[in-house]
Amino acid sequence: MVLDPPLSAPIIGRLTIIGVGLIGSSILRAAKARGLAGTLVAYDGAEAVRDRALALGLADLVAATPERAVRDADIVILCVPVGAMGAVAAAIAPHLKPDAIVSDVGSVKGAVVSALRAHLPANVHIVPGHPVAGTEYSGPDAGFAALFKNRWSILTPPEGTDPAAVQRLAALWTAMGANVETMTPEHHDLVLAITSHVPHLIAYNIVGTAADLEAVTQSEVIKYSAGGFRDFTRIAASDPTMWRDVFLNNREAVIEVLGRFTEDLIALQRAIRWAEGDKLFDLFTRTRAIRRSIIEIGQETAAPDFGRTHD
Ligand SMILES: NC(=O)C1=CN([C@@H]2O[C@H](COP(=O)(O)OP(=O)(O)OC[C@H]3O[C@@H](n4cnc5c(N)ncnc54)[C@H](O)[C@@H]3O)[C@@H](O)[C@H]2O)C=CC1
Ligand SMILES: O=C(O)C(=O)Cc1ccc(O)cc1
Repeated sequence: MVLDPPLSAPIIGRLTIIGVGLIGSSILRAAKARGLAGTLVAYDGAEAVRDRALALGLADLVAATPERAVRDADIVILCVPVGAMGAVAAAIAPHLKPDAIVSDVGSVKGAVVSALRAHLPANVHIVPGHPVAGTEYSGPDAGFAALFKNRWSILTPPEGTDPAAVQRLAALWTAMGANVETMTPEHHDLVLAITSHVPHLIAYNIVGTAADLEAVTQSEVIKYSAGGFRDFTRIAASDPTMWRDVFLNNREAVIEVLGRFTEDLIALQRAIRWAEGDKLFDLFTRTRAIRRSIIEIGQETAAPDFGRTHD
């Protein structure tokens, strides 16, 4: 799958990306491929990542400081782990131009909205966002321009946000191939807890349990792991910093969903103990239908293969 050809004119003057990992570098690649910004600016807290961004030619300017990075920027997108959003907002706050749009890509929205509002001045537009697209890989080499193509990008503007600012950010995501939806941060965090956060926790848990068992079975768990377990190991290879921050910042929704998950798991345990085959069969039939409906609407893989050079 490839992106549409470049636009005839940029839709943004100066676009700044803070945090040049999987998501930040994918935005830079997509914006460059489609000619979306007059000037692309990048900054990362890690010197090695800044060097890599330069070597890969990801931006017109790789700034040495956050202050320099946001100077004159029309749109600034924070692409750092959720737990780092507040510190980055504090560092850039005094250097933003009036009416700049400040957004982010964090996987949690409520906590990020609070962190941004606590630090950013009233004369900028805060339009938080979350592209529901990614992979288990991290860093500037992991990104690719088509990552967002046919994926959802969720915007969670606080009440009273200038609709024109929301529209400008939505236009950027649309031009990168995404479908844009807006919702409240609270709704986002509950929906993502069930569709993304708890599934990741389950993967981390099952792989951890299997690793512990491996000591008993002397590597047979890994050796004979068929499809199901392999799929879990892909998810469980996701970045530890990022996912620690997700769980620490979406505790309420994750705990709510985990409560329901645990009740349902115990019901399954009972069905197995009492050999209630009909119960198992009915659930597995319902879940198969869900998978098939997901495939029909073209959302079958959380980690798209297109454009990927690794693996
Ligand atoms: N990985 C995924 O599949 C997805 C991740 N997200 C969200 O996107 C954000 C970034 O995730 P990735 O790109 O996967 O992470 P990544 O680990 O690939 O990149 C993050 C970058 O941020 C930099 N960074 C960390 N703290 C910083 C600071 N204080 N100042 C400046 N730079 C700093 C790191 O050096 C690193 O290069 C996270 O908030 C995550 O929740 C959203 C959708 C999908
Ligand atoms: O790799 C996968 O399967 C993912 O689920 C990627 C992903 C991770 C975090 C997000 O907030 C959105 C997408």
